[in-house]
Order: sequence, then C-alpha cells, then structure tokens
Amino acid sequence: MAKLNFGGVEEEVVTREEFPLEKAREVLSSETIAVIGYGVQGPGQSLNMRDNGFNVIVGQRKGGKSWDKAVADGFVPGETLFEIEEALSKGTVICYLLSDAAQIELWPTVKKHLTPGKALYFSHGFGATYKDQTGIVPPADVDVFLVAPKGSGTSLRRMFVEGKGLNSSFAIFQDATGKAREKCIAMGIGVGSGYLFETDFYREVTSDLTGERGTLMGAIQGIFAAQYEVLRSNGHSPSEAFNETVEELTQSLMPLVAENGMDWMYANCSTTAQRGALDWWKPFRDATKPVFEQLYNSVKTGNEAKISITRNSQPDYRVKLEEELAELRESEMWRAGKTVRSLRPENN
Ligand SMILES: NC(=O)c1ccc[n+]([C@@H]2O[C@H](COP(=O)([O-])OP(=O)(O)OC[C@H]3O[C@@H](n4cnc5c(N)ncnc54)[C@H](O)[C@@H]3O)[C@@H](O)[C@H]2O)c1
Ligand SMILES: CC(C)(O)[C@@H](O)C(=O)O
Ligand SMILES: [Mg+2]
Ligand SMILES: [Mg+2]
Repeated sequence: MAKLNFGGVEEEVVTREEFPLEKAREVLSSETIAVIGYGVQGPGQSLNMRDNGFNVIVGQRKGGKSWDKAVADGFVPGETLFEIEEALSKGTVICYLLSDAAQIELWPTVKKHLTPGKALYFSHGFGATYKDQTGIVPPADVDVFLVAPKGSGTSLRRMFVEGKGLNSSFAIFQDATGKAREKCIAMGIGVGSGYLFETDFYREVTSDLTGERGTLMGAIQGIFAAQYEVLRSNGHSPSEAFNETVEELTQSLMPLVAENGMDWMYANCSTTAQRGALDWWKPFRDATKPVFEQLYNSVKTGNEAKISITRNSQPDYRVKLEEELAELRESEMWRAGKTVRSLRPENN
C-alpha cells in the first residue's frame, strides 16, 4: 500500500502501480466471476473486467430489458449469460449487484450457492451492515468483501473506455480463505478503479448514503432549486436563471474545480466574484450544516436504510420512482435546461 498525505492525514491507498493488472489477473486466474444483476453497476463492472481479461459471466432474469442489454453487450446466453441461479452455481466469486432492496428477496437463493471457499462481493456495505433489516448474514466459510466505485456504473465504464479510472473504496468483511484481501484488491483493479482506499462496511454505507443524499445528489438539487426560484421570483427569465444556476457550474466552473481545486476556480473568476464567494460560502455552510447533521443521524440510526428498503420493495416502486423523476424533468428549471443543452454548439 502506498502511504500518502491527505491534507495532513496519512492514509494508505492501493494504486495500479503497486497492484498491476497482471497481478490482479493472476490472483483471479482460476475464478469464475459471476456478476448477478445487470442494471447500472453490473454492466460497468462486468464489461471492464471482461475487457481486462477476467473470466466473467452474468446472471440476470431472462426476458427483461437488462437481459437484452447484456446480450447487446456481447454476453452469450448459455455461455457467458445465464439465469441467476445457474450463474450462482457456476460462479466462484459472486458479485451481488442487484439493487439493495432486491438483494433481500434473493438472499436465500444466493446463500444456497455460497459453498465453502467461494467469495461474496458487494459494491455497498448496505446488506451486511443492516443485517437486522435485510437478513443478509453470510456463511462463515466464505470470503466477503466489497469494492464500491465512487460514482455511477455508467461513469465507471465511460472512464475505463477513455483510459481513466474512477476511484473505489474496498473493505474486507470476512476472510475465510486467507486470500480475501488480495482477491478483493484484484477485483477492485479488475473493475477499472483508478485507485482504492480502504474502509469497512459500516463506514462505506454511512458515508455513501450521506454523500448521495447530500452534496452529490440531494443537496445539490435543493440548492439549485432554491436559487432558481429566487431568481425567477425576482423577474429573471428561465434561461438567465438556469444559466446562472446550473449551466455555468457544470460547463465552466466545476471542470476547473475538478482540475485544480476550489481556490483555482475562484482565481479564474473576477475579483468581484471572488470577494462575494469568499464572503458567502460560510453563511451557506452554517445554514446547511444542521440539515447535514440531521441527515447523518438519520443514516446512523438505520432510518434511511429502513425508508429505502420499505419504499424500494413495493411492487410498483419503479413506477413511483419514474413519477418522481418525471416531476423533476418536467419542472420549469429542468425543462429550461433541456433547451439550454440543445443550444450547446457541440449538440448541433
Ligand atoms: N448505481 C450505481 O452506479 C452504484 C454505484 C455504487 C454502488 N452501487 C451499488 O451496487 C449495487 C447494484 O446497484 P445498481 O444501481 O447497479 O442496481 P439496479 O437498481 O440497477 O439493479 C440491478 C439489477 O437488479 C435486477 N433486479 C431488481 N429486482 C430484482 C429481483 N427482485 N430479482 C432479481 N433481479 C432483480 C434488475 O433487473 C437489474 O438488472 C447496489 O448495492 C448499489 O448500492 C450502485
Ligand atoms: C453513484 C452513487 C450515488 O455514488 C452510488 O452511491 C449509488 O448509490 O448509486
Ligand atoms: Mg449509494
Ligand atoms: Mg456512492
């Protein structure tokens, strides 16, 4: 592991230099990696592993959109694409990539196929951490670990194709064979991680649930909506409000933050903008921090897991989610966004 200084705190991370792809291939050379579920992470991880030369099969319910997508992506029914149970019996590393709620339903079937020496792989600490709610308690004689790409499976694949790598965390829950750690890291390299940082199942799930509900997804939409509404109620047009709230951020300023940090982005704006941003970021922090505390607490108590399991286990959960996504899509702000995107020269 490479020791690096993260803002004054020393941490060990795994890079591709010290754990090259060839080593990962060697560690997993006799394994059949069964990716169960072909939703968002399933395609990203299985395609990257396949392109990296691993022995990958996919297990997916036959007949649906995900099955057809796997076929379109080159998985061959009866050779590398199977019904879930068949893939579970063939696989020696079982990548459990169904939605977190669906993992509960299928667990008795998965457990049946977890014979001694196999490995159970997750991309989230959810199922095993909230075992009181999920019933997911792996048998003692299998390895259990996770690699959690810190981003969408769609980005994992896109970045891999572009020769980049999304960062992932990894954690060992249970080492039955004495090889769990090297297998886990080999999987992390295989799925295309840029580098890997270590965590445990509890910290992975609590930070991940906080991040997606917070700045990564929930808070960002909330803050966009608040500013957009204030601009609109003060007479600004939708195009002006959208450009000043979203488009400039995603197209111009966030790439600068990604490249070299917040001060670099600030430094590339006017001194007028810098003055205002430096004055206002703290009031925004102070106003939102209580909401983040509330959010973290809701995660820590298992309340967020409970909500997610209850809502996503309803038979009509997909329809309901789509209705809520449509509400966002059809809001004035995001309809304005659609028009703004169509005007980007590269989209013409
Ligand atoms: N979506 C992401 O990019 C992302 C990122 C990091 C971690 N994760 C984690 O990875 C895992 C997989 O997430 P995902 O978003 O790829 O899943 P998903 O919601 O896309 O679902 C994956 C598959 O589950 C299948 N499925 C759903 N219900 C089923 C059922 N009852 N029986 C059998 N199959 C069923 C679907 O057909 C689909 O192919 C989760 O643990 C998630 O937290 C996801
Ligand atoms: C992509 C995210 C938000 O990082 C992941 O955590 C998820 O649940 O989809
Ligand atoms: Mg998540
Ligand atoms: Mg995440």
